[in-house]
Amino acid sequence: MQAAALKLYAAPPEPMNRQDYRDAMSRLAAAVNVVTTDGPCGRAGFTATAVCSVSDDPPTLLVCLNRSASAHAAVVGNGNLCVNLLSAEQSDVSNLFGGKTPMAERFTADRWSISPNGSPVLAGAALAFDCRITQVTSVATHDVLFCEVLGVTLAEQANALLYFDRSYHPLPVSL
Ligand SMILES: NC(=O)C1=CN([C@@H]2O[C@H](COP(=O)(O)OP(=O)(O)OC[C@H]3O[C@@H](n4cnc5c(N)ncnc54)[C@H](O)[C@@H]3O)[C@@H](O)[C@H]2O)C=CC1
Ligand SMILES: Cc1cc2nc3c(=O)[nH]c(=O)nc-3n(C[C@H](O)[C@H](O)[C@H](O)COP(=O)(O)O)c2cc1C
Repeated sequence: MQAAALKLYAAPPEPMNRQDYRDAMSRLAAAVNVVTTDGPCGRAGFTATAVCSVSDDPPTLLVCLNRSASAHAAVVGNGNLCVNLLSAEQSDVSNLFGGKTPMAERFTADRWSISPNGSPVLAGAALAFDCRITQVTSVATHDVLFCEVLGVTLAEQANALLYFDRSYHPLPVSL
């Protein structure tokens, strides 16, 4: 049996309600990343699902970062970042970097190394993209960070961590 569709269209010129938008976005399953930086503007990191590939020539990805986030000044100021893709066992790291915890505390629970470009790399991550920010575009509440990927560290094998319906779900390499 097919479920009845629930329509929540905004009636123009009314803008769509933020909560309706969030409720809809909660249906979009996403990979979970911890984006980190270090440099003259300090060490910082935040959890991000808003990460995607832009181009392979030169290899470029984008990260959407809320301008009100405590990591914002350091990430944009340093101009370098690492996208650490979390593996299935790392939902606790996502919670630690997902807001409110003081920045120094976020880096105490796990093992970190430093990428060639100077950003923290999380041990046990599924992969780590070492990036430099090439362009920052402000859109509404967020800055869209376009990042050139300078190098990648790939775990030999890792189960994926998905964020869906406001909770974490492991996805094994083979079903
Ligand atoms: N892109 C973003 O900035 C995201 C921010 N968050 C933040 O993490 C916390 C927990 O989020 P949830 O448990 O998923 O419940 P939620 O109800 O706050 O969010 C549901 C979904 O809406 C989207 N969303 C939420 N806040 C957003 C924002 N400020 N800008 C753009 N998209 C947003 C995301 O896709 C999120 O998974 C909230 O404070 C939320 O704002 C979560 C996911 C993405
Ligand atoms: C699963 C999850 C995904 C998130 N994705 C993003 C994101 O893509 N962009 C963003 O700016 N914030 C995102 N956030 C929120 C930030 O991680 C968090 O708000 C940020 O660390 C700011 O909190 P702070 O100001 O207390 O440090 C996400 C949070 C969670 C829990």
